[in-house]
Amino acid sequence: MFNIFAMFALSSYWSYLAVFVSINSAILFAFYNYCSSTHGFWKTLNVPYVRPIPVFGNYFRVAFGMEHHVDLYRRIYHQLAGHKYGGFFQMRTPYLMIRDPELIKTILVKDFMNFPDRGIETDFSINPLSLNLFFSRSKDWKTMRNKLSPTFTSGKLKSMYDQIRNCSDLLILNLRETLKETDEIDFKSTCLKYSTDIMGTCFYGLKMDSLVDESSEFVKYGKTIFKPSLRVVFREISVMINPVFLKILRIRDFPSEASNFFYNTFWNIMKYREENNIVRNDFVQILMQVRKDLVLNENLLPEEKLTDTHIISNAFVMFAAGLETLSSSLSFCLYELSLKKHIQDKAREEIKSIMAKNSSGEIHNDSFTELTYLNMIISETLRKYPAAHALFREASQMYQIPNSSLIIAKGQKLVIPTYSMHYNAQYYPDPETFDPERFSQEEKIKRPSGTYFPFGDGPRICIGKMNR
Ligand code: HEM
Repeated sequence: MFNIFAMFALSSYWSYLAVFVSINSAILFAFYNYCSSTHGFWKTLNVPYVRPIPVFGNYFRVAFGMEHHVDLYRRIYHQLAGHKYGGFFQMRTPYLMIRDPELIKTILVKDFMNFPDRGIETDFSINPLSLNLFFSRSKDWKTMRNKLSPTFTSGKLKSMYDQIRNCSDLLILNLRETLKETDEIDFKSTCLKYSTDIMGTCFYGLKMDSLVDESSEFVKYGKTIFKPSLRVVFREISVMINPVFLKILRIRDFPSEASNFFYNTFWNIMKYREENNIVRNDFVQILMQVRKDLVLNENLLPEEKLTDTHIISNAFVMFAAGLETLSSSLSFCLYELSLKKHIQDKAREEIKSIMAKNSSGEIHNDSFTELTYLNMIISETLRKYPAAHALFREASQMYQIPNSSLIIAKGQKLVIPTYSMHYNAQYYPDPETFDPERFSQEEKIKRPSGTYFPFGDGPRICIGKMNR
């Protein structure tokens, strides 16, 4: 009797196991097929491409943290050498990398109408703070960009000069004090705090004192916005398998604690100003006007209106996009100057000569255009350390690549590899060397356009890049 039960139990155990294994194998097989099903895409179109591996495409090393995106694009860029463009795969998503300077310029500037969006996937219902210029698509983007651009006129920047100067005075004071106690300074962190102070005062009218205030929540949460994490990797992989996973898995673009902090803070700043009738000539004022024109305006049709969330998320994007870019560019610049005393000396001489020319003996806002060598240093910093290692665009309609038979479909995602272009020895000989002379007038005109774009290019260029 016992044996019959035991045999029955054993046989049903094996049956369950068999069913379990079969179901899992079927799921895995379906997943494998689904993820690899697009990998013939570039071959069918007769486009040069980098051979993918099943499931992961060309993304295996990034997915397992063995390679940074910069290195992935650098690898692809070199493997496609000799071609104006070529294909590769991030998981199952086919991307087209554009390598030719003239074609880059055409896509970003001349044919912008065909590529108005970055094509960065997000689910706005889970990520209200992403309803901003950077993520938004054509119609909303155009409306907001037109409204926010006046923040960055040269007149507005001029009016920020004294505020920036106050932050710089505080920085110098802080450095002097620190140097009394130690000769080691964490410059990345100092630059982040300095940039936080500048963004706070110029854009939101807040006196942050981050350099001295160890408990600054702006610094604390500012650091977390772009911090690499498992959430970020998981988000990327999910999007590349299928953007619908963003909805199903409710993956956030930014850490929730930081999102809540920035949402509430920017909302409170606007409310405070409104309730106390505070008027300042700054970015918050512009946002408050946009809110009146596009959120509260009774004369608009519902489809023409924006929401309060649009307003807050654009307050957030300026902080997020400005903070990391400013602080990392500044710290890389100081790092290079610390290694190259002769460049540092030359810059110092230039500054001193401009100060001597001014009756006040100081640098003013108008002096910046005269600081030719310093501008060359900044340009070279942004070549060697571009804050965004690539630009992204998505085709909004079918598009024939000029001088080629390739027609790309609506929705095709493009990568423009800023970092690799900036390190191409054909345009920048000995690219690892920090050499500001590359940006003298004589050297600049020798290079084709479309080989330098630290701020992007075309109508979607960084809004913070000012043309003086
Ligand atoms: C060294 C400083 C900076 C660098 C290198 C930089 C770089 C960039 C790049 C490469 C883009 C993408 C452009 C494209 O796709 O063509 C971008 C977009 C953007 N940047 Fe900057 N940025 C800097 C500073 C700032 C500052 C200070 C702000 C704001 C105060 C800002 C706000 C933005 C915004 C809002 C966008 C999205 C623009 C749009 O889609 O219309 N950036 N930036």
